[in-house]
Amino acid sequence: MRSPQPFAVRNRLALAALCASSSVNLSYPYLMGRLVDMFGEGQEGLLFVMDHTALCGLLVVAGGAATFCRLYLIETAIERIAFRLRQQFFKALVERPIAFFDQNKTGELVNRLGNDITMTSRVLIDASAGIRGSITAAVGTCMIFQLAPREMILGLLSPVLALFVTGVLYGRLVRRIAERRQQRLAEAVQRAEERLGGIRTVRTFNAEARELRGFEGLLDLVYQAGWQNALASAGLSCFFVTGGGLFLLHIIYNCGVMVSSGVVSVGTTVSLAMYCLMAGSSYTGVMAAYGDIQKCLGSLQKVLDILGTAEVRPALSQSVAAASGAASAPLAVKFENVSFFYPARPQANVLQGLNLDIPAGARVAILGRSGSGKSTIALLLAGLYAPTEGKIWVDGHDMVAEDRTAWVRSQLGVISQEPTLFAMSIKENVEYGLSPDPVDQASNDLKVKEAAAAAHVTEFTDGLPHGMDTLAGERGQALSGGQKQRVCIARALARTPRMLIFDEATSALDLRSERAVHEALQEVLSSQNCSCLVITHRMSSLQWCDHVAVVEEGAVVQYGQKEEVLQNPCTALQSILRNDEF
Ligand SMILES: Nc1ncnc2c1ncn2[C@@H]1O[C@H](COP(=O)(O)OP(=O)(O)OP(=O)(O)O)[C@@H](O)[C@H]1O
Repeated sequence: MRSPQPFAVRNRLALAALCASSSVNLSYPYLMGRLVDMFGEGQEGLLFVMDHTALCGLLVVAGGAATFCRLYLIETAIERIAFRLRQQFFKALVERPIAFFDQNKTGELVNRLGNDITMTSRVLIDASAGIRGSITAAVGTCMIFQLAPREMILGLLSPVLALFVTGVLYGRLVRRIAERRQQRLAEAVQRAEERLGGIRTVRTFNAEARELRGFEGLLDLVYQAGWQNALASAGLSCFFVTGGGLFLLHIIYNCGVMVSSGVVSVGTTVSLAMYCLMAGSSYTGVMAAYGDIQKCLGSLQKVLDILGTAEVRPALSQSVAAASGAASAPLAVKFENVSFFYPARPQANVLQGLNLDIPAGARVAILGRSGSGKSTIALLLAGLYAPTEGKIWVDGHDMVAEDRTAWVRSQLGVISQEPTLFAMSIKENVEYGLSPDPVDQASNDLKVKEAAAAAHVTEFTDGLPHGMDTLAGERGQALSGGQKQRVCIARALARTPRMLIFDEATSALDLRSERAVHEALQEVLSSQNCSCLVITHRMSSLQWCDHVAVVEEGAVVQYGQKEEVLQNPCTALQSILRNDEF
């Protein structure tokens, strides 16, 4: 991702603040040592101490201010990174092919959008800790080399190496355990999210106890990993506290030896002790930061997996603008030798050399047994999947080769088998099919009103206290099945499509509502002059179609004028009619 200028400036300022606060911290031990050495130097020493105490005070204040700037700049940078990553990630997800969602769990993607991005953006904190630790360790070590007699250096620093190596190995183990716990927790949360989303199904099947047991099973795994994590983390802290304490004793002992043998002054030993402690803790701090950076990079990789493979496609407006032809005429569609399998099941061909010609203005009913591939035809036409072989011509254009899928979608009104609404008002759901930034809001409102009336939505909203502003609930759960379908129909009609696709769209309506919707649609179809594709199991839906296509095993086996087809039904249609699938 490209960093814009202000972001780079912010990073540089944060780095400068970091260097300033580190320099201040590193100067303390030296100044402390100098002050201690001056304690016994009479009047001159007293003056030095007074002067330098004030300097030390100033340094303390400057160090505090630098720390504030460093943390403020880094934390705000983190928020900006998280904002951008989430924005880009959501964009990448929204633009992924539908097949991607067949193969990935939504809960897992949501987890990446939340936790992984939070973790990724924390990399700045860890990087800053790493840089700070490195500076302190490097300068601290140099100061030890500078202040301590040569023969004492190895003795002073040797425990640092032991602490460092043990800390690194142990830290890795702790990190692995923590990751395992995180992974298990994510799985449990995903399952809870899915089951709560389908709570009606859970309740209908009296499956609360089963769900509780399943969730408890997952929580058990989280607990076990958490228990190991607690043990390992406590052990690591114990190691550092004990190791640090022993190291301090080791320094005091060595300093004591140096002072009593007169090799160095008391002040120098104070400085040395402080530098030793600083350097020792910084080495382990650097390793901890390195481990955390690795963890962040692991999360970043998961995020990049999505970002890096996102399809680069022209924006919708470009594709729509690239389209030619009269925008108000009905759409003409032709499937030519189309074969298709779902990417999740490459071994099963769903469509096999399918041919279907829908002339502009035709109203075609597609009949076929369950699983014969009827809805798949609609999905391909809506550009949600691309044919594996063959071509789909729309208004004479090769939809896939000419990259017209976005444009084709903008010409369609699709009412799918499963009515999907969003958690907003009924009016907003109907308006969803229209431009979000209308030039003329009044004309949008009019379209919504007309569509709602045509789809008999107003019939039930008029009786609701908030009318069209009534909330539809999550996934439209606050409406009945038939009401949801009517809102979906209104949503499709509102955009005055050039082709309507109905996939069992009136199956949840009672006969009276269905008849009313059919009549209204017939009016809409004749006045709007649009083509129509109806996938149905109901004889009643055939009334307003003029063509019938019979689909069997992914191919059209009979196609023609409705009367002709019904008078001379092929074997597949005879079987469908005999089995009374309508
Ligand atoms: N996303 C998917 N991934 C894999 N296979 C799928 C997917 N969607 C549908 N299928 C399979 O494709 C085949 C055709 O499905 P399709 O929904 O087109 O049938 P249909 O004729 O519309 O059936 P129905 O009348 O029951 O709705 C079925 O065998 C189905 O299991």
